[in-house]
Amino acid sequence: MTTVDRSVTDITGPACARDLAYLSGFGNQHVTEAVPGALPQGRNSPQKAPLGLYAEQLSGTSFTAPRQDNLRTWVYRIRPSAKHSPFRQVEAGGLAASPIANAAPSPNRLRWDPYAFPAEPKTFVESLFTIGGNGDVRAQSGVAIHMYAAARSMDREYFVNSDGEMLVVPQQGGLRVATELGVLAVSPGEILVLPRGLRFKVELPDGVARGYVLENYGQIFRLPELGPIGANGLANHRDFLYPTAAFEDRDEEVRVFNKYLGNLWVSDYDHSPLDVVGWHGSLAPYKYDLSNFMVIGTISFDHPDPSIYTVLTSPSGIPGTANADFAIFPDRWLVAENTFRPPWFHRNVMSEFVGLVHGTYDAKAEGFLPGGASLHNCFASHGPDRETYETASTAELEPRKIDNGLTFLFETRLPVIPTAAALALPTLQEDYDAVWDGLQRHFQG
Ligand SMILES: O=C(O)Cc1cc(O)ccc1O
Ligand SMILES: [Fe+2]
Repeated sequence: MTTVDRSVTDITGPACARDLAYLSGFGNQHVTEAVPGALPQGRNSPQKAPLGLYAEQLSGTSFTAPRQDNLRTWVYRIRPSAKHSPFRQVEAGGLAASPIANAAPSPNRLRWDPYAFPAEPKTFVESLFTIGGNGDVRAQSGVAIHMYAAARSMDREYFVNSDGEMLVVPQQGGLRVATELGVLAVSPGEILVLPRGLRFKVELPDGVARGYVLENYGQIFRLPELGPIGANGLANHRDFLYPTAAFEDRDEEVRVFNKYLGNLWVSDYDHSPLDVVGWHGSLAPYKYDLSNFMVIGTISFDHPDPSIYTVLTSPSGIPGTANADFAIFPDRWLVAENTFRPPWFHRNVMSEFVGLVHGTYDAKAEGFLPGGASLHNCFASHGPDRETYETASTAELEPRKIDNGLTFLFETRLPVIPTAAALALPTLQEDYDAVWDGLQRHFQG
């Protein structure tokens, strides 16, 4: 076992080193032990599990889900997770769940300036603030979109979300996330996906951290089909990194918060819930460095649909119509001839939440800032702002590299209903529509 540097972490196992070890491969059946011999050989549930551990199965899909979609993990832990006292409901803070109460959601386009850090330092979980949602948390369909702005590491407090898997997009500051299945460290430019039902805590190596969360109530994220693109490209399997087993052997009072059907509950435990010494399976948290995304684009003309930038998708059951897509607009060359190169003007039955990790976005010359966001719901007219239109429709079309920003898109089948709190944020831009003012009539008749 690797020596533990307790100034950095109190988690035991190979992953406690400063350079965390990861297992690679999207959806693989990973096998990992923090202590050699923790995993039983040849069976999952022997009469007595090795090293005095308890065997437990974590099922992320129904037992009978088709083999290719089936996600489950066997964990071997110090105590079974069943050993805990009842949960009691607590204040949910800025967290809300779908359906979001709003009798008359407006068709207007919305845009926010960067999300502000709260005056009181909060943990990742305490700081979660719901922008909006769709579908129904109780029906396990739809999404919620949250911001976080944390300035306090979680210690002796853990979180489990029974409502959805969480796709975390760090925008400022890294996160060190200790989970039941090991530790993951992520920085802006990477994403993290935490499965529904997994216990974890979030530490802040940079002191503060801000970012976006897409909470997926629906089918678990998978890689998109590639169709005529072929067997390779976009996000490649081997760039998805899973943690190696690591555990906390901590017999002391801790609190475990559980988001359950939109409400927040807490239970007192007399030990850390991160006590898994070995695990094997396919249901696990993972991270992905967005700079590994192999971008496809036109080498002739026209601006393709942004679905070519899909990193992960959660299908809805309607063919080709996602409960949620996560797409990015990373560094890439633009070479299209006789083409208006930025995103075109459009109206879309799907709803679009766009955020910015750093830099600028090629559809918006002004007013769209890192840590900010826009929401263009079902059929809201949008596209390049006036300045972008004027520049791009007259520019000399040399090959040009876009390397000055990282924008992402949460696209979802149903309108995202904003929470009253999100609409009351002082960062909501009152004059967003003005970005399309002054677009001139050129038609001569
Ligand atoms: O609206 C947006 O900013 C996202 C977007 C980008 C693009 O290249 C094409 C369509 C689209 O909705
Ligand atoms: Fe759009």
